[in-house]
Amino acid sequence: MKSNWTIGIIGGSGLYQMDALEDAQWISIDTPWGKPSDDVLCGRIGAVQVRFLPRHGRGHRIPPSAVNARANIDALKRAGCTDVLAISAVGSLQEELEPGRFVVVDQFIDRTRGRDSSFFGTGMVAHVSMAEPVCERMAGFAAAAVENAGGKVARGGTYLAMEGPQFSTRAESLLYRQWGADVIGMTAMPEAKLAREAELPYALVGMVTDYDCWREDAAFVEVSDVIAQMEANGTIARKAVEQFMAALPEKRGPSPLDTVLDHALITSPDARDPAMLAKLDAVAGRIL
Ligand SMILES: CSC[C@H]1O[C@H](OP(=O)(O)O)[C@H](O)[C@@H]1O
Ligand SMILES: Nc1ncnc2[nH]cnc12
Repeated sequence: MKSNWTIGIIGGSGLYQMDALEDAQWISIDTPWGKPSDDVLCGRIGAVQVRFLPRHGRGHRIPPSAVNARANIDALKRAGCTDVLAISAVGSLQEELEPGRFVVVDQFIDRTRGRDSSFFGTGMVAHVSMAEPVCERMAGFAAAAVENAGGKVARGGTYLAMEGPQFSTRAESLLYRQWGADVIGMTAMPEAKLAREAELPYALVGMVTDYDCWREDAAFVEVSDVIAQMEANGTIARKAVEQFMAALPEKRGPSPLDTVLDHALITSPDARDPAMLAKLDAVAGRIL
């Protein structure tokens, strides 16, 4: 039976390939926003169409500040994705979120700077809500899939997106804890904002790799810890992706996030810039 889900997977640090995909082919996709991080691996897992994009490119060529999130999200939309599951390595800002834990986040604090964080702008202005930044349905499927794969999951958590590429100072790490952040990373913003603008329901599974640097009694994070922990979690992560696809209901019912642009556009039709509209063909083609 054919499924009407097409799941985009954005793979973070340590996740540059997806062997579970059948009939898989790397496809180059051009976007009006420039080049995505890499070609998109298009295939299926069982009945579900899957589009996999390594966020930093194969070989981890692209640093967080240079990830072209607009091109990545546009490419996934162009590749027919209905929903996006993002996977990230994260540092823990809470004692009880130990390395090895999976956190299905439900909130973000955006501390990134200077990244292109909207598809819209002069000539076509839009304001989408980010009050609930994550798709509850996708997050629920993701949490269940990780549990079924044998992972220990925290359902909910606030992800602080920092600019990087340097890790935080201890003062920053302590401040973010005071703000109530649970995990820290460098890439989920503006990715989650752009997925919302592109009407792609989005969920993010963070794999805790370290305790950042707020603990006086523990070593501060190094890249080698992140990669070692990602490798240790690799089997669960791969199983979780397969479980996720297998557990999707056969038919995808509509999500309220499929139509957020119905309430978001403010520029009157006669004031819209045709060049801007042309660039929005994939992201907002449904209503423009
Ligand atoms: C390799 S350590 C820092 C690096 O890892 C995380 O990447 P991703 O979110 O793509 O898994 C973090 O955000 C940094 O980009
Ligand atoms: N401590 C940390 N800070 C920022 N990004 C990370 N990715 C993994 N661990 C991290």
